[in-house]
Amino acid sequence: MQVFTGVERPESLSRWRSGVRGRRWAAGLGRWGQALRSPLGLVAATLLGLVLLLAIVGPILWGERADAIDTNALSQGSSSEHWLGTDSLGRDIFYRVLVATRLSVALALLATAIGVAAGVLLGAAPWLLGRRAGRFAVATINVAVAFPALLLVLFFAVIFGVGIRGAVLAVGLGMAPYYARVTSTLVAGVSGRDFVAAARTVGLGRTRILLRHILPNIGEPLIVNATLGAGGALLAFAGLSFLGLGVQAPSYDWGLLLNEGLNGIYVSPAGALAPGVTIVLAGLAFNLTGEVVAKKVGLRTANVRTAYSPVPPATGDEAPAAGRPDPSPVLEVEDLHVTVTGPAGPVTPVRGVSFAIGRGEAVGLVGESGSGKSLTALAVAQLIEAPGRVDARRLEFQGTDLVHTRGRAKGIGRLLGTSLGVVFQDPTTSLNPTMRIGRQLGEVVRRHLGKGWGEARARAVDRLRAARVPAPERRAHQYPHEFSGGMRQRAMIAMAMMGDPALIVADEPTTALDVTVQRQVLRLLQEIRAENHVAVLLISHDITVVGQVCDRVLVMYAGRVVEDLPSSELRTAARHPYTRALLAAVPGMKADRDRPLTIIPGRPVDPAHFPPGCAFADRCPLADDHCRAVDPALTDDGSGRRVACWHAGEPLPVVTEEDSVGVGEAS
Ligand SMILES: Nc1ncnc2c1ncn2[C@@H]1O[C@H](COP(=O)(O)OP(=O)(O)OP(=O)(O)O)[C@@H](O)[C@H]1O
Repeated sequence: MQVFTGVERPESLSRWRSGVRGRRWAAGLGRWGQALRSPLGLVAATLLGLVLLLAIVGPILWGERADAIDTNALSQGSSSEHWLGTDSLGRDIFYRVLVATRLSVALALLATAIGVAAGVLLGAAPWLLGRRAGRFAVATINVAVAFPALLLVLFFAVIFGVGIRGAVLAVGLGMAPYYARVTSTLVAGVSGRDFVAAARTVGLGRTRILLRHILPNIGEPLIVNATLGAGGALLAFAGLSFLGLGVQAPSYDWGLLLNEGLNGIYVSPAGALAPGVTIVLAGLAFNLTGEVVAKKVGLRTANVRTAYSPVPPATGDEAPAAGRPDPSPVLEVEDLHVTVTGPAGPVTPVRGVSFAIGRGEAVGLVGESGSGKSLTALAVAQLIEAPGRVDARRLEFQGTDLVHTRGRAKGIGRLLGTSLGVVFQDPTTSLNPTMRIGRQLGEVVRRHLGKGWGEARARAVDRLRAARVPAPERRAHQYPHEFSGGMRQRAMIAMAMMGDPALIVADEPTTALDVTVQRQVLRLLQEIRAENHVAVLLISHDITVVGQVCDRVLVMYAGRVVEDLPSSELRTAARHPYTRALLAAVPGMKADRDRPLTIIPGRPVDPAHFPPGCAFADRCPLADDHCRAVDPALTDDGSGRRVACWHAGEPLPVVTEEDSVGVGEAS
């Protein structure tokens, strides 16, 4: 393993920090700028610009004229001197409308800021509070959203009392449920992303993950929503002032002017209408701007992986004991069950998986889609959250019991954070797009080794170098989008290496990459494993890849390991008909291209309807009534190989060309 290379100078660190902020803002502004360059965007931007300009210069240029009382011109209609007439004290309504822009807009923005802040706090509560209290928070948000916002505003206005302060609080809190709903949806979306899972394996707390990884990724849609909401706040505030609950004389905003104008509507209709028109135009400016930007940047609510909570104690039941190839395995899994919520209720897609991984050993987990490989890996990495459930007779990592320790005891968090690395399938979602690579990698060192950012960054550069990332110093300063797919996966591998890992779990790490890059990444995993004596659990659809990279192959079908054998014997000594079918489905270089690919007939079993006997029976050419009635146990043949089949190793019937028509999923 390469060594830690020392401390960064503080100047470069602060440059690094300010650079991060600058670039992030520049990127955001660039996107908004692009959005506002369309014809509709130009109209919205012009309107908004005008409103903001008026708010700034209005009171400076016309403040005095707007407040000047003229007893000779009380309640006059429109004239060349007073375009919109005068009020009951002879003050010019036109200038008053212009000057009122500042207070109207400022109060609307202040109320929006309060609404967003309260909404973010409430919306993030389900993430921060965990399962039970989180549910209560979600229910509270749902009930609050069900109330008409205007009713809430009036309710709060009565509680907080008449005047500017009460009205600002009322409008802000009245809008909060809406922002809470938006925030909780966005948080749920981002919290299912792989980079959040990666941060959890590092052992970061929920608050820190929220601040570092989630909020920066929902900032943009939140701002867009706030821009849209500001129009509504403007309207609500004007409403309160109109009703006499908001701004009080001698201060004035558009709502109050509208109220005064209505009293003199027969004398000066224009004076009564003008505040209303400005309210509509200003509201439109905010709404249009929000809409245009929302359309351009997209209000993203990322795909949510089911939210899970900490692992409850094991119950352990029927499955066979694991083979123990190593006297001190790094990972021991016995009778692992993972239960998740399917469309029709709880299902258990992983049911009784048992295996062990020795120090420095590479074990491949292979099987068709839906066989339970990823859930097995997530259970090992403690990434299954409620309502998902993990049960196991034994789940030990480095001799530490992971399953009977409720929640994430500090020691376990540190152990997993430093000794277990996870590489996810899709390198585009496994890195936080708003953080520089070096900073993301450095979190492990900061969190668990108690080092400063300088040392953390030095370690990150070192690990990037170990993961064969060219120019690692420069790359550590870059964002994920500046990396190619293969390079991002190298960065993920470097991240998995930031502690001192004993095991790297790689869940289909090459699926999203092209063939050449796949080879490079697999070779890198092999090299890193050899150099650092790290064990690897490699999950893949591709049995040949696993055969080439790993020492041992576990074949999974319908949530169980059906065969466990050394890779070197895969081609010659596989005994389960499913393993042999997987191997036969891989076309060789010498395969006749005019013949259709061999497929495995039938479909994998639905986890909601596992049959009583062998789950593979319906697709197996050797199956008989006994297979359909009694599920075979995974048994050790005494040489460390295990197989679960009543007809293990029996010759398969010859498949004719007619039998193997069609191209199937060559798993
Ligand atoms: N969060 C979840 N909620 C409900 N069902 C789930 C969840 N995660 C996985 N499943 C189901 O559990 C089964 C096993 O999923 P898993 O992801 O472990 O399969 P896999 O073998 O890794 O497949 P793939 O190679 O396609 O990722 C599948 O039927 C899947 O639909």
